[in-house]
Amino acid sequence: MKFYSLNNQNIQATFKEAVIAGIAPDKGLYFPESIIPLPADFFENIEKLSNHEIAFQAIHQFVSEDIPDEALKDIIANTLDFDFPVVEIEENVATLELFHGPTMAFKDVGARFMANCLGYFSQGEKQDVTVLVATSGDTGGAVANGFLGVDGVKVVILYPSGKVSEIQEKQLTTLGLNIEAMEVDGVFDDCQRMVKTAFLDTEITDHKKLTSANSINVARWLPQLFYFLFAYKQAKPKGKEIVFSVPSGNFGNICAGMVAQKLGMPVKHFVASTNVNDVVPKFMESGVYEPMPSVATISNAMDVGDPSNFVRIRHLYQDDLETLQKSLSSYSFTDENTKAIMKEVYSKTGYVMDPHGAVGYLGLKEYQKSNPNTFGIFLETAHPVKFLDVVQDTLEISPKIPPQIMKVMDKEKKSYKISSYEELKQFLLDD
Ligand SMILES: N[C@@H](CCOP(=O)(O)O)C(=O)O
Repeated sequence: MKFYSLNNQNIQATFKEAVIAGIAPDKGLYFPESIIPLPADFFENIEKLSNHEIAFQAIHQFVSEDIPDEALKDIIANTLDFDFPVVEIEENVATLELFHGPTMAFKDVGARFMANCLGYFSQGEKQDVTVLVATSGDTGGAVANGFLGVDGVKVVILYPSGKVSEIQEKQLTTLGLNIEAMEVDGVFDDCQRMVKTAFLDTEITDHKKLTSANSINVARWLPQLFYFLFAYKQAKPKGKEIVFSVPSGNFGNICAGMVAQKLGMPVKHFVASTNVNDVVPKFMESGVYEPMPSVATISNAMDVGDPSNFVRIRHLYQDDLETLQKSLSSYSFTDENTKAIMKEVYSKTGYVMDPHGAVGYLGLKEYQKSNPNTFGIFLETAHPVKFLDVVQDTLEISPKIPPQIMKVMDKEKKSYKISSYEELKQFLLDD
């Protein structure tokens, strides 16, 4: 299987090359040259398969030329050692809880899968790889945890100062070893821009192997399709068609779900639910894609003003708006909407949603207004305690802090403050 650049399909790479480079030499995102549907009996008998077997069969076609089956099984076993429960919270509405991993966010899956692949590819390599990653909240912690101590790999995480939660900041600034954090005076888009500029900077790339652990990297992005399949396996839709509502920031997660659909998973529709960073909802109405500076919200991991992966979604639907509208709807919600629904759902059902999950719930309910005969699954992308202040203030409860989080709470934050690309460049050149 080859991966081509979305800027120029003649530029191609193997999975290994695409993972190590992060993005194509023309700065396009890599995309698989084909997505071959899985056999129908895979879906008919999915309940009999373990999560590891599902993941293996789903990812095999994309990676098998570079990773032998036994190594792939190990990578999957190292990645998926926690649960992905589907919890029905009201009639025809369930949530897929993606927060049972080590950093309590959905990013654990992609980060661990990629770290394991890079660890596998780096065996016997002389030159270290430097992984650059921009985070608006959850990616940073997951990448720090997933790559901690991986031989031959150094990680530099850029995050917007003052715009991630206290727990998210602890997760990405306290681990040490091969993980360094850069606290950027700016917003997430500034971090993402600095990372992309570094990839273009030959003064750096002449000396260093750089790659990305954001979802632009195929090894971070593609494994996110696993848990859509795990949700399908568990869902009890009672004859209704399934709709997924995905809280969306950089749009890698929902795009991976759409790949699962292309693999044959029966899904009626996807809903991309956003906060007020609403470039995609606007595009879905007007067909005009207009990036904007990101706005800080209580669902901070989705504070993205120019989502990297939307180009992959457009490509999946031949860049045709009408075709895309048949498969995807997109709605945006304010912080006030988000807090109000967190309260309402908590008082009606006792279920505690985090602000991102709450946006997903709102999007699902909006879609179901005109499509009532559907079974909806919204993704709970992070554990509510990661947004302790918001949850405490909104619901007036004090959730118990799980051990994964307690572990980092007392550790000392260590970060380098930077305010320009030049400072990042100097840091990388000195390192
Ligand atoms: N939501 C993100 C922003 C980066 O997204 P990614 O999936 O491309 O890494 C975050 O939590 O940092």
